[in-house]
Amino acid sequence: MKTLTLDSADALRRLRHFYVLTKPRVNTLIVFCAMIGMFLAVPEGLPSAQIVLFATLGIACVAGAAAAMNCLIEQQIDARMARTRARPLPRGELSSAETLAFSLVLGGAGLLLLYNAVNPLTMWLTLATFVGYAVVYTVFLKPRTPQNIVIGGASGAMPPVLGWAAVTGEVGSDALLLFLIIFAWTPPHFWALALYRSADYARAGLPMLPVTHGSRYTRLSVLLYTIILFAVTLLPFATRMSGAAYLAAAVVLGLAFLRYAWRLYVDYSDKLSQQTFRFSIVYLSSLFAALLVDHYLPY
Ligand code: HEM
Ligand SMILES: CC(C)=CCC/C(C)=C/CC/C(C)=C/COP(=O)(O)OP(=O)(O)O
Repeated sequence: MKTLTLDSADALRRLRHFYVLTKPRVNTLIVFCAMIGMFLAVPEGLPSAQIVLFATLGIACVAGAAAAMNCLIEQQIDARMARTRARPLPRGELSSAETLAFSLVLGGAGLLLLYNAVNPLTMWLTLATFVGYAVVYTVFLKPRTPQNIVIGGASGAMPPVLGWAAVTGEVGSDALLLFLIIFAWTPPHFWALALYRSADYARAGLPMLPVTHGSRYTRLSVLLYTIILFAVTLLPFATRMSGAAYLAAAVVLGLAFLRYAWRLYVDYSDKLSQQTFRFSIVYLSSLFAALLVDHYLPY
């Protein structure tokens, strides 16, 4: 009886390690943005519940597999950074073989589900997103150029496009606007974190912008991208994809983000940089929630 209890506690612990590999908090917002793409793709009414369910599950599995692959490839780097050294691989809680098998099984299952229960286009776009993050960004860009997250941000911006493709079988121009929003949001999101974690990145030998170009240049880049982001978020209203309620939310949220970026530029502190990073997440979640609410308002 005692052995049985120990065994199940051990199994639960291992399950938890696999779960951590999928970077569940980041991927929750990624999957949320994909789901918003699904709802916005239908001009009136709701998308098919079955498609929403299978597409969400499939995208979540492949995103989790991409995160696990990133953890596998970066285990030595993760071991050198305070923020990441408690991950299952650097701690020796999971082996490389276990992680590889987990990523392949989870990703394979997600792709099969997308191909068979959603449509082939969504499967191919999701596979390209996986390769973009787990291979192009992680293996080639991240260790080589401070523009790594700008180019790699294209993968992170794909989820609403994937959601849109799942429901319509094509990539609409409105879906590209949603792509552009996340694409412009990624640099201020990431560089706000990189600013207060720059010693970590320097120790790991990664050429993140604050390490290669210093704090002031990075803060200016955050400010400029936040201005671009503000302009890009007006496009859904300008193209009549979204209405006045969305515009109001985009302006209020955008001004708040600009205020953070401006204060960060003129009067830097690690605390403010942390607050800006946290706000970037509130910002994107709220903006996408506003797109959804606005879509169903009876204008
Ligand atoms: C190349 C693009 C991106 C880079 C380099 C990046 C980088 C990061 C990093 C380094 C963290 C800290 C993670 C941790 O401490 O475990 C983080 C957190 C986060 N990211 Fe991103 N990110 C990117 C794109 C995205 C996208 C597209 C989304 C969602 C749409 C997103 C949502 C989040 C969320 C929700 C967190 C907070 C996680 C938590 O609270 O633990 N990120 N990001
Ligand atoms: C559908 C699908 C395949 C989605 C993948 C989405 C994607 C590209 C996510 C990127 C977000 C992310 C986990 C960044 C972490 O950066 P990092 O790896 O540099 O951060 P770290 O230092 O915490 O490992």
